[in-house]
Amino acid sequence: MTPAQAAQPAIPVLRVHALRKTYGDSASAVQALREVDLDVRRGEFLVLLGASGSGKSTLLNILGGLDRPTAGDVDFMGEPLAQADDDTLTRYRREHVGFVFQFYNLIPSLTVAENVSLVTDIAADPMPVDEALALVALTPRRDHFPSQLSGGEQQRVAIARAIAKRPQVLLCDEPTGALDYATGKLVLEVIARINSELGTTAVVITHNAAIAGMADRVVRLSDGRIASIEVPPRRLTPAELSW
Ligand SMILES: Nc1ncnc2c1ncn2[C@@H]1O[C@H](COP(=O)(O)OP(=O)(O)OP(=O)(O)O)[C@@H](O)[C@H]1O
Repeated sequence: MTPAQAAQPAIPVLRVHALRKTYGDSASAVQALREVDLDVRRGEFLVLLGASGSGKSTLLNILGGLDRPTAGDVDFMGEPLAQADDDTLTRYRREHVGFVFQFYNLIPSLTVAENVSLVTDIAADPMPVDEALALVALTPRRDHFPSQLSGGEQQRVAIARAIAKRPQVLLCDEPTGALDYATGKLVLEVIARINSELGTTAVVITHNAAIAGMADRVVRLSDGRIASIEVPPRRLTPAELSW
């Protein structure tokens, strides 16, 4: 049993209730989320699985304050976000959320260290840039440019940038989607280490069901609804996963 499982019932860091998201209106409306209820517990590693179009990114974007629901509640540590104004959502994202996407979105003209300091310069209580780079094992590459790095190394820079502000939650949308098997595992190891060493709550979307073995809980979405929530018997390390 992992620390996050042992600590149950933990206080939710994020809570969504009766969440709905509809894109468009009238006949062409798409119901991306229909009545989703979910607590994300502090410190847990949550994996979101589901077929393409099942609503994973929509849910992650609402959890991260990148989008608002059509109906229902989203709370971060008790603070309501569903109807929050733009300034409140910007502050929420800036102070509390780290994002990692499939593509790394690094600034090509800045070095690795400079890409990370873009975030530490505006964060309230950031970790030193070199501490963030050490966490992703990229200290020797701090003065290199993104074009000089492999895809997996660039993704680790993106992770360093996401965690340097010490966010409560790390939201990852297909973080290994563009990477080969071995590189994907290295990136997962970094995310798992940040989750366990810093206690950062991690929510990871993946198409790869094998990654679910790393999770404290696995949430399956189907057609905009939660189809199941499973607790794996033992949380595996990325090295123990195979696919
Ligand atoms: N901006 C948008 N406008 C209209 N429909 C949208 C929009 N964004 C998403 N959708 C629709 O909402 C549904 C859920 O999309 P979402 O991206 O959340 O799914 P997903 O599970 O993340 O899929 P994938 O695994 O392919 O990324 C899909 O039917 C999608 O087409």
